[in-house]
Amino acid sequence: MSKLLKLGFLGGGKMAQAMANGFISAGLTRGESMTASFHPSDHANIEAFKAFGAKTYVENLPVVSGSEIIFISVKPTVVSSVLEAVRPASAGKLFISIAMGVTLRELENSLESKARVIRVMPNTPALVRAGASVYVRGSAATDDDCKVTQALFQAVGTCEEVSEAMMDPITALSGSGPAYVFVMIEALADGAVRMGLPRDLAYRLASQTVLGSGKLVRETGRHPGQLKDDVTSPAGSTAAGLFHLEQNAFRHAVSGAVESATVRCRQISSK
Ligand SMILES: NC(=O)C1=CN([C@@H]2O[C@H](COP(=O)(O)OP(=O)(O)OC[C@H]3O[C@@H](n4cnc5c(N)ncnc54)[C@H](OP(=O)(O)O)[C@@H]3O)[C@@H](O)[C@H]2O)C=CC1
Ligand SMILES: O=C(O)[C@@H]1CCC=N1
Repeated sequence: MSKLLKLGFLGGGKMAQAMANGFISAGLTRGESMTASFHPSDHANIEAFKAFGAKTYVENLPVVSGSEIIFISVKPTVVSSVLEAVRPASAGKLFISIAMGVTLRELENSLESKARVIRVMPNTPALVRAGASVYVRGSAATDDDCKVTQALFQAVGTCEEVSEAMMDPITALSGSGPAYVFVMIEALADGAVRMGLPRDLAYRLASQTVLGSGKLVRETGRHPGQLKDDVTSPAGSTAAGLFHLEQNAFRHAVSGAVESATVRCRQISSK
């Protein structure tokens, strides 16, 4: 993409800031080309966007009027009312919704007919350009809209097109996944501190171990079970650690987290 994109954020919370920061560090836009809307009392988030150099508003309409691409980054429960209020300014714009469980049909019904809409599920590691995102095209989205979406999210990590039926389990896996991994990193470090390591060293080693293991799976293409076996010496320490995880139903807990989060997304999608 050669020119700086004019990006608007309806709602400038945690995920909007992660994307904005990532897009700026990737050189796709500058803070000055971005706008975002907030509730008037949302001082911390307003200051965070101002620190990027972005223009901030306490109304949604100016964000839509002043942008080519508008991110719908409010909570799912307020998406419809926010879109209905900006509908008069929505012609000719591309809307990218990141809202969990809000379907393309609901998004398109809330905007003017023939609105160009794309649904994305990003995750917070986009902040450091290591995100995992997917997108689904709406009925009036063009190939160029998909290309720009792909380019934006590829600049802050990975991005692939999927079908809408996959969005809820994807939200549960990669959208929510960073939270599960942060709990794992915290628990690894807690264990190491209990065994005598200093806290800062424990966090450095735990986070690098997660980063490196993910990289090994992606870059070798080898089965995670094979990579696990490569670490596990007969009668060694890893086998003892793994046995403890199995006794405590670790796999069941992690896989059940993805199931529970999917069920929650489906409740929102079908409400
Ligand atoms: N956090 C994450 O990891 C991910 C989040 N998402 C999706 O991103 C969206 C935002 O989530 P997240 O960033 O975590 O949430 P936040 O609560 O941090 O951000 C939402 C922001 O929108 C503001 N807001 C609410 N109503 C309006 C309105 N009418 N006009 C303008 N701003 C408004 C909120 O203000 P106030 O607090 O005052 O209501 C808040 O600052 C959700 O739909 C979520 O499903 C998707 C992927 C990952
Ligand atoms: O917890 C949530 O609802 C959102 C969706 C994915 C990550 N956070």
